[in-house]
Amino acid sequence: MTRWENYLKSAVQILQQYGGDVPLHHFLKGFFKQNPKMGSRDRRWVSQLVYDYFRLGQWEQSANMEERIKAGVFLCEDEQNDFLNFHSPGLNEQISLPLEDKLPLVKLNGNGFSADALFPFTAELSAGIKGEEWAQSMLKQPNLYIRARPGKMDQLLKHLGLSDTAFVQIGEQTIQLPNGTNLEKIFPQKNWYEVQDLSSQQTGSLFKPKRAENWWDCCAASGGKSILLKDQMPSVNLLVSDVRASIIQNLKSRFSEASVGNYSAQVIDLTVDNFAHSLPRKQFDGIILDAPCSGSGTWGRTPENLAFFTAAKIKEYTDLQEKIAMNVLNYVRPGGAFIYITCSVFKAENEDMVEKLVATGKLKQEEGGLIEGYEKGADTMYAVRFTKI
Ligand SMILES: C[S@@+](CC[C@H](N)C(=O)[O-])C[C@H]1O[C@@H](n2cnc3c(N)ncnc32)[C@H](O)[C@@H]1O
Repeated sequence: MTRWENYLKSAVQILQQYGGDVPLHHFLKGFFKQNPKMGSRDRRWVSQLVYDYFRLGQWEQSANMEERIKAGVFLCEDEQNDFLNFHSPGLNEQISLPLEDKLPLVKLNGNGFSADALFPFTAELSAGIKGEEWAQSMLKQPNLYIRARPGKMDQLLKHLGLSDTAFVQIGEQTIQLPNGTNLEKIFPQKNWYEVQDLSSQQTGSLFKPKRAENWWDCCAASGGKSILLKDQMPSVNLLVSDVRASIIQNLKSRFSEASVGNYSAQVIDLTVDNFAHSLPRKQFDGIILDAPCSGSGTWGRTPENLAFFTAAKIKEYTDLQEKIAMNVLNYVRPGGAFIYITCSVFKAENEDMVEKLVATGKLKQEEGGLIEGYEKGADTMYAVRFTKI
């Protein structure tokens, strides 16, 4: 069997075993551990085949897996490659055509490509998201973005100049890089930058912290938004919390690597009645709620989640978001800031939730809204700043 037949066979084996219950990159790690004979090139190829398969979303999921993998490679890659040359030389020759010319060339189960088939949730999208463009953006892996830590942009640019990496500087703090760039090889110091998506960086424009204020990042995960806040105003007294103890451990290591101090961390489930008993204060100048959500705005990075998604799941997220938001907004002082963020493209998690928050009569909507990343190779997010009445 040739290398290219082996790759196809391994990808099919993975797709047959994978049930969407763990992130795909974790599953692949485990698979390759059990198959130690596969070298790094083999692993890269097989991973790419599996990701390209999932980038087709829900379009003809019942089609023959091998055919669907080849269709994925054809539509998602834009350079001729030996895999497609072996399995489908005719398509390989046309792989560099613009996407609109490639789309009519593939059929699965006898059916042509349609954006609605790839993403059958267009009716649920937030206002301003163009359904067809959004669906087609799934076919392309987003870029890698880093945020320069305060005062470090010049050093980053100097080291990028010494490498042969193609990059784009965006504004004063952002650098766009090709996905898969080995950052540790380019930059001698990890604390010069944070890996953070462009749209996620843009949510920071809503924070506007003042000196020595008390802030709470209540769904902090490993602290991406918290470090953004601290870089804007290091004197902020910060409380970080999350329901997962393991992620708070990750946050602590990340903060120490990034030399972020003056904070306290807690494990708190914001859905339970007495969640506030351990809070160091009952009034904060600002609360960031980067809510648990469908993550649909980041599916370009995790296309497996689109493949396994059902519209019924949106309600599970909105119930959780509503419960958490209604609980925590009581802890913003009058005149203080409440920042609601999702990485979702669904109206129910975005505009509808904002409407519910305003309807409490406790918050005034100030600014923010959709952060459209999908046309730039970035995530799509939603972020709104409110003032407590
Ligand atoms: C979108 S992530 C936060 C990302 C983070 N702010 C960042 O910038 O990296 C949402 C977080 O909410 C947490 N979460 C989910 N349910 C929760 C609950 N009931 N109470 C507190 N946190 C919860 C999840 O564990 C997850 O880490």
